[in-house]
Amino acid sequence: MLIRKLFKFENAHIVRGCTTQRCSQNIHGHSYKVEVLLESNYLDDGQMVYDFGLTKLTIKELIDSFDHSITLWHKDDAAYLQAMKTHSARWVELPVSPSAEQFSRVIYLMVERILACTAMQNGEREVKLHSIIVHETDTGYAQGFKEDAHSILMGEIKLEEIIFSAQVQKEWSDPGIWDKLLKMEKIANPTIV
Ligand SMILES: Nc1nc2c(c(=O)[nH]1)N=C([C@H](O)[C@H](O)COP(=O)(O)OP(=O)(O)OP(=O)(O)O)CN2
Repeated sequence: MLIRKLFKFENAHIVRGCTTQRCSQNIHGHSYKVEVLLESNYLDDGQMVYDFGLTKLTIKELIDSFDHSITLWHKDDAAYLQAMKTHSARWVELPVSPSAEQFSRVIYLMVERILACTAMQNGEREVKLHSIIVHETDTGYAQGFKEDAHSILMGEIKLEEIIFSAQVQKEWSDPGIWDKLLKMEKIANPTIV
């Protein structure tokens, strides 16, 4: 069975090299909608695949890193990167350009890591990430699956290369959460939310 939880964020970017000039030459923003699709053949003690309330902890918080921030590609012009980091407190730097496609791959890898590190407490079994859908506009979205997130053909994405600004990290309920996830430390789900 599949379940789906929707998250939203407002984010700015430039996508270099794309055909659409407005997109490749101008900082612009989108009201992103991100669908996290989880699947399992089992139900937990509450007869759910995975309680929606649990998705509003680390998964929501890390996706919210992109809210009211600018997403930067680490291969962009050095002066542009420096200017953005100087004048905007909330930014996220990625090893890939922030197209909808790459957002879906990046967020897939982030959520996959969170699930891998989560100690389940309510009988959840084999909860897997099915896909991530990133709606960049009302009319266009990208859907990334496991094979896309890990695709060598599309370029390997290493979680270690995703950098969150100090302000983004400070606003997490646990400012050390990303380091813990990178080290594969276990995060216990609460028994009540
Ligand atoms: N495959 C992709 N194509 C485009 C992406 C993308 O991430 N993946 N991104 C852009 C731009 O960011 C652009 O802002 C969005 O493009 P578009 O859908 O054309 O936006 P509009 O608001 O003009 O679309 P409407 O058709 O008016 O709804 C470009 N392409």
